[in-house]
Amino acid sequence: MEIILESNNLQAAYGQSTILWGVNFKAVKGKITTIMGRNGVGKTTLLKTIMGLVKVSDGSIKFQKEEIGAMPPHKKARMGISYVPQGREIIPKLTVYENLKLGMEALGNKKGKLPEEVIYELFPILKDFRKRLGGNLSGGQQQQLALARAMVSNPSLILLDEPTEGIQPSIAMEIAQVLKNLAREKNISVLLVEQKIDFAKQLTDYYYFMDRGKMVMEGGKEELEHQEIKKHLSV
Ligand SMILES: Nc1ncnc2c1ncn2[C@@H]1O[C@H](COP(=O)(O)OP(=O)(O)OP(=O)(O)O)[C@@H](O)[C@H]1O
Repeated sequence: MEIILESNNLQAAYGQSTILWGVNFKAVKGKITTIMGRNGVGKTTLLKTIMGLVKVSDGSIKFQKEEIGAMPPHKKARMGISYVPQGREIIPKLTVYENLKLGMEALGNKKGKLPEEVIYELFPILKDFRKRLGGNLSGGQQQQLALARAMVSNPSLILLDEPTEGIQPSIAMEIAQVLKNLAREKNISVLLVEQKIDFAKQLTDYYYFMDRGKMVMEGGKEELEHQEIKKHLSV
């Protein structure tokens, strides 16, 4: 079992307001690691801190055994980390193709060639909709586009924030299937932030439960249905 990402005593703050109070977790290569927890406990902040969008105030983050805590986002992107933010951040007035091209820019590689074949094999609908405006896609299609854009940089790790938000359950299940394929067939690791147990249990290999800026529980996917977790999420 190879650890691809690991944090130890990770702390981060917005100004004077500390949000991460010493986060410890490990993500295994080629597996889907899910971070669950209620609104406002710091899940999004954790992903942003890993990506370098929020500064580390203490502790460490290691990616493939290398300390990355102080690196800027574009450097992490080049190392193979990709981030799909909550709300997807599709540019509505750009076409699907142009939105995909933005994935190249995150790499600092505006002129590079888009790996279209790879992308369209994973997400066939995007091929048909190549010239359609991002803003005219459904929520589920936008989520596919956001994931596809993250794949443009050929990542080994994808940080994915609440992909099911505003998406109908049947489409969410299709996205779960795509993510499982990425992990099983392409050995891509996924760090998923998710609040919906029904979705999480479809694809999670190992979970962490976060509360007030720390991990408070962890375990295999069979434990996801624990009364304890259900209780925590429904409070
Ligand atoms: N830019 C910011 N400046 C100051 N405080 C912030 C900022 N962004 C988030 N916070 C605060 O940090 C805390 C953690 O937010 P975060 O978004 O990480 O939680 P979350 O667990 O991802 O919740 P959600 O599921 O609602 O996204 C919240 O109290 C939030 O109000």
